[in-house]
Amino acid sequence: MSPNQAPSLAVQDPAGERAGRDAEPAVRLRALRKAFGPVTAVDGVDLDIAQGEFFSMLGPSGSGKTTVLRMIAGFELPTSGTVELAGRDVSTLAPFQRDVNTVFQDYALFPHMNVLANVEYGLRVKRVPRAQRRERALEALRTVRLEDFAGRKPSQLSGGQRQRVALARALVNRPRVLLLDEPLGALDLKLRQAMQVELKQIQREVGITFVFVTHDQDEALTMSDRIAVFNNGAIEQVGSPVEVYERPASAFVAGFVGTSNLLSGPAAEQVIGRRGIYSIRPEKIRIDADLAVPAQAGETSATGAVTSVVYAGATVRYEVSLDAGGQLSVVRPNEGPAADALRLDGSRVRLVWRDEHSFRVAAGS
Ligand SMILES: Nc1ncnc2c1ncn2[C@@H]1O[C@H](COP(=O)(O)OP(=O)(O)OP(=O)(O)O)[C@@H](O)[C@H]1O
Repeated sequence: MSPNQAPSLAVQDPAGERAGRDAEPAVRLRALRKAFGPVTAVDGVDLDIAQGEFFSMLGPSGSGKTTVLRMIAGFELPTSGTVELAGRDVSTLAPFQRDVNTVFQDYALFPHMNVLANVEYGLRVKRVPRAQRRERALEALRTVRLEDFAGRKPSQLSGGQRQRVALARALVNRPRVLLLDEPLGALDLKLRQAMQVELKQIQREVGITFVFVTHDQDEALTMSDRIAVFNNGAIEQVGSPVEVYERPASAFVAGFVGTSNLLSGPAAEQVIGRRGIYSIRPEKIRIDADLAVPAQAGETSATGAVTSVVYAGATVRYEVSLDAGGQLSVVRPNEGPAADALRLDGSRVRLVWRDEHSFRVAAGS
């Protein structure tokens, strides 16, 4: 966040104008492009983010999500295309002229100031009167559950607490849109998971639109109302976590969000009965040592040999080489004695899944 943030539109706008803007998406991107010399970082992005949404931009490193975030913030100007915030074209405006704040991974707190002074700083720059400043900073600290830490220096806080101070410092400005650039990236896994839940709760409480950049699919699935999956500077799919996970629109999405099996070529023709490339999630497949049980209506089945069994505590992962060709991974909950699962190594088995769990992600050859 820039400590030099201008007063928010919430303060500047006449009430009528603000009401009109409430009907608009919080963020609207149209044909957004950004080239850095010969590199096209963002290649024609169209996106509407609703007010109050927790929206994640998910994708591998270099897919363009941070550049999109930086164009929303105003740290980069688009090569072409537009950025609108609540219906207002801000494409060429400076960051401080936009009603957004950004929380970065390296939270950059002032080390010599205590927590309260860090949170108050932006309001001080805007010359908000002292009593009001204090009240708003304490409210922001309460929101991130750090009111008891107001007097501490950043060096006396844990990584998660520091990240929450950074969040409070952004929330105190009451922006319409909060941009978060991998804010949990520096935290260890346990803390990160705890912060994911907390961040989502905070977002619900404050009702501000959150636009969250991450390359971590679990994080995106856990927190988001909707996710945009980025690949090569473009969006492959936008949808709820359930839609993106259960119905990936492409082989890329199927592979990037969760793990997925892909069946193609003659194996797909023989098992599914149609040409194309099909995705099947490993946890949707049942594994049965009894080869004779007939498939039920609405089910697809295939036989094969187990080539490996990986015991992973809560789950067991089987690799199965199909008689029809191709390989499928199967993940089952570890329900029975571990020895039962391990005994399947090398066995012939039958795999069964509901028809709707194998779906076409590409035409295939
Ligand atoms: N300032 C810049 N100058 C030149 N190339 C850039 C610049 N910023 C980004 N790029 C390039 O643009 C592409 C997209 O980068 P971007 O940082 O948006 O990806 P990302 O998906 O956010 O990746 P990461 O998760 O690693 O941050 C990459 O190829 C990157 O090297």
